[in-house]
Amino acid sequence: MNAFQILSRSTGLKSRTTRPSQQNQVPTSGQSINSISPGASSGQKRKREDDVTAVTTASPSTRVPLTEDEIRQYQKKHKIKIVDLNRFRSAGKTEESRKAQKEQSRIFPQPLVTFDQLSQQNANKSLVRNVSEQAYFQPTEVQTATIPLLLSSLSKDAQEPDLLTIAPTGSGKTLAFLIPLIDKVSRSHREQSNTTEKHASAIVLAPTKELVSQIVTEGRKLCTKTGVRITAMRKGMRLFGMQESAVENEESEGEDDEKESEDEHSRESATLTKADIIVSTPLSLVHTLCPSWEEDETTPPNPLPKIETLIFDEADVLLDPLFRAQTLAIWSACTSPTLRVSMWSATIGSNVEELAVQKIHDRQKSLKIRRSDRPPLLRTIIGLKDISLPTISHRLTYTATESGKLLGMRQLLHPSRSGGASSSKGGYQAAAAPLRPPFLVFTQTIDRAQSLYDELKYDIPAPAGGSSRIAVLHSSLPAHARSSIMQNFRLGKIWILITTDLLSRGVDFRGVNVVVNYDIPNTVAGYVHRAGRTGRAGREGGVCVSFYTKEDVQYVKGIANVIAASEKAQVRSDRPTGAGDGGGTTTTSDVPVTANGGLQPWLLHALPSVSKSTRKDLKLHGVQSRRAIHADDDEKTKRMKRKARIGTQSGYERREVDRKRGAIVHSMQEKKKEANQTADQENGEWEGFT
Ligand SMILES: Nc1ncnc2c1ncn2[C@@H]1O[C@H](COP(=O)(O)OP(=O)(O)OP(=O)(O)O)[C@@H](O)[C@H]1O
Repeated sequence: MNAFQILSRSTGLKSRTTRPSQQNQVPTSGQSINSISPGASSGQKRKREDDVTAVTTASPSTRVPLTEDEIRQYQKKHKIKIVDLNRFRSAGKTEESRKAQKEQSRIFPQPLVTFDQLSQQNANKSLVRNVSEQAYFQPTEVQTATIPLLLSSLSKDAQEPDLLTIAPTGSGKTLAFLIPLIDKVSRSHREQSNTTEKHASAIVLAPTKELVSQIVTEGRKLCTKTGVRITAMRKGMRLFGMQESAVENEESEGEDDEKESEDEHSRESATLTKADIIVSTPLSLVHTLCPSWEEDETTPPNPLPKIETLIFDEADVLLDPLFRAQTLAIWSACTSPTLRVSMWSATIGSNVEELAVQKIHDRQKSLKIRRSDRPPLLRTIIGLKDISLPTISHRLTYTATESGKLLGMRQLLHPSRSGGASSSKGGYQAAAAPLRPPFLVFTQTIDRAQSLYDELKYDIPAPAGGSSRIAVLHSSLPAHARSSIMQNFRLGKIWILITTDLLSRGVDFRGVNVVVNYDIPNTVAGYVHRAGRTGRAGREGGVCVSFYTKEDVQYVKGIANVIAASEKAQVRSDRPTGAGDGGGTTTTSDVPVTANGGLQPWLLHALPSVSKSTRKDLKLHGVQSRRAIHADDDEKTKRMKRKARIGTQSGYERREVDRKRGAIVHSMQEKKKEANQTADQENGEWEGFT
């Protein structure tokens, strides 16, 4: 595959198309045939599977539909499970009856084995060309499974379903929902060719501006010459109900939306968008639909009766209490009886699934949609739930204290200083290579991200670019600063990006080699998503390093379980042991690993289980000592929090620095005051020309 095409996908540069030689290799598979489905590439494929591969990779003109038995084999090979939730929900109470019911609820639709099948099925020609021009040749597992379910051109007889999809990080979910969406919108354009009215017909919700911007960028590339327009929701933008004179021109194909957010503030006037697909964070959209939202969250938002498709990217976050009220308000505003909803994430817990299913059913009842008219409700799971990608290596590093973490971080940045590259201490592979940037470093709070940045910004030597190579990104920064940092990290100008959970989900930085959990994540799902910023699209060699202190011991069992489960699912024979692993062994103590790099079982047993209430507290507030200091904290808590602050300076040194800084500010204020007084006096003496 042409490396330029791959590297330029997120940068807006034009690429030329060259076909890959190995057609039946799934893109998420890295160097192996299919790493998402462990065992699939072990070289011991059953004869039957060979037959399926032969059938499914035959040229488009010779391809015949697969029999149900062949689809079963195909789904098994690619670890795809599609279940009809309406049938499954009526399952009995006992474990056995649920299992039997689950099996009966499975469905076996034709998979989309190659993107060539799209043109055969009468999908929008420009869309098919755009997919190919972006050098997407072979669908990933999630695309194979879900595109045929959603693509209106493929399912003339079948009704488009409501869909929940759980697929690993970096497995191509964005394309999986954008392709059918763009095709659906272009189809409706064709059907309504005689109407002049233009209006938005689809909404994609995502939790952060960064993700919104990324989806729009990807969407614009796929929309080229299809007549479909996609845009990010902006301040002052209207979806319906304004005069046509205020219509905004959204036709800026190929333009990177990150740049667009720079002049977000200059576009204050209300404009009616002509875009078909609106991508937004819940808050931006809810503010437009319900201007008094901040004062009263119960005010019903303005209805959006023309929205036919609603997509939740990172659905579990959007339905989490943090965003839930806004998301549900938007969902309720979409009053079309033919609305279809799809939800996507690498982690959708059963509580979120319950909530989503309940909401879908309640809505159908309240709109009085007859049972016979209700669409199917499907759930697709790719691989195993709640595990990390097999292409990622994990390291849990015990640092005992906060200062141990800083030391550990510095040793990651400068592995040669400790001679760690060849060390085997603590269970590292002997002679393993040091970890190479780009690094994405996560902290618990904005303050801690900023402090870590202040501490490390002079750690990169000047000849290597100095402090320009390191940056901090969080939600307190203005939109233009955020997008320029994102751009520079993507372009490789920034090597170490320190951030909060703002970038833990959905954001696709192609080349991230190392994810560092400087502070442990608040949830297990958080770990899966943070780790998933590396090893994307089947890229091998990504490493996720997590530091933990004495205080964290009570929380890390969940993370250790994910690591153990991910390593179990790994196809070890396909992974060069120690690839990108090791480096920088330290005075910190690395969790013992087995000969092939896995977590020692005794550690799992030794770590204490995490109670439900502890889990809840951690999720809501993070580790206590790393929270911000509040005025009403007692002295002991304040002391504990001060002690946990990031920095090599002692309390005395910090106070000295604060005192000096205060003195400088005071003296500057004094000088300014004096200057003003002098000016006043001079003004007073000046009599002017008489
Ligand atoms: N069929 C494909 N062939 C090759 N690369 C692909 C294909 N589909 C998607 N990709 C690439 O895979 C990368 C990850 O895709 P995407 O961001 O959609 O993942 P995701 O599943 O949404 O991840 P996350 O759960 O982290 O949001 C992107 O760089 C994308 O360009």
